[in-house]
Amino acid sequence: MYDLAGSQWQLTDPPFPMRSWHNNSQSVSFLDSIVKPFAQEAYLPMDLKSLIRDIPDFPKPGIVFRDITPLLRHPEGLRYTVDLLAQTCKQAGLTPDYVVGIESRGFIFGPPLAYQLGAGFIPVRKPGKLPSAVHTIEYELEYGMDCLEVHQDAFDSGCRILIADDLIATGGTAAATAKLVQKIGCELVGFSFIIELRDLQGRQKLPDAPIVTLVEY
Ligand SMILES: O=P(O)(O)OC[C@H]1O[C@H](OP(=O)(O)OP(=O)(O)O)[C@H](O)[C@@H]1O
Ligand SMILES: Nc1ncnc2[nH]cnc12
Repeated sequence: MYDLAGSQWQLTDPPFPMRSWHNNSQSVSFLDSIVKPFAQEAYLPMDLKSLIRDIPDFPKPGIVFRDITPLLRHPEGLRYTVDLLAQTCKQAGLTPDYVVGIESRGFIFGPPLAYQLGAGFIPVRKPGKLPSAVHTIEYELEYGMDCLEVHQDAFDSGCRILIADDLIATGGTAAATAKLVQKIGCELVGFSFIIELRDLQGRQKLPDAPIVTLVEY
């Protein structure tokens, strides 16, 4: 039994999928349990992979696109995903001041994750979208090059940052964001992704910090 943020929580059956947090030097799999307030019905375990659609050859031949839109339109799937992410971050001891979310799919899960962790949210955006002075980050994608921006005055000195995105592929996007966060002098407490594409070994590009993931391919 846990007492999280002042409310009572109860352990129930292990869920699908295998969630974990680990960094490059250690790997810890949790006793996979879902916690719920006593007052509410316990979750049924959910197979999140069944809500992620594979689209072959998108956006380029040879890429299998992992499409999360079926998961997003599924009320229980969406709630389960956000709750499981937040719960796993809490169990991993991740207590950020800010969740940094990467445009565009990092804007979907970043804010509800920040809300549940009692943190603020900082958007990292595609070029030309932010109105004030920005830092610019260049990075490599699984299928091309891209560039991101963040407001220069978004970070307080020494603040604790959790980087959140829907998916890690080559790791270029998250690694570039991490570099920027560390260069500014913030403390990187970890990373959070729904999906990890293991074959692309993106985590090898990331600095040594806990990595929360829910689904692996
Ligand atoms: O690990 P990487 O190889 O860097 O790839 C992961 C990134 O790719 C996707 O975003 P994308 O750039 O396709 O933009 P979108 O979220 O706007 O679709 C995904 O949401 C991650 O941000
Ligand atoms: N294979 C993939 N599916 C969905 N989003 C991605 N971003 C980078 N690679 C991706």
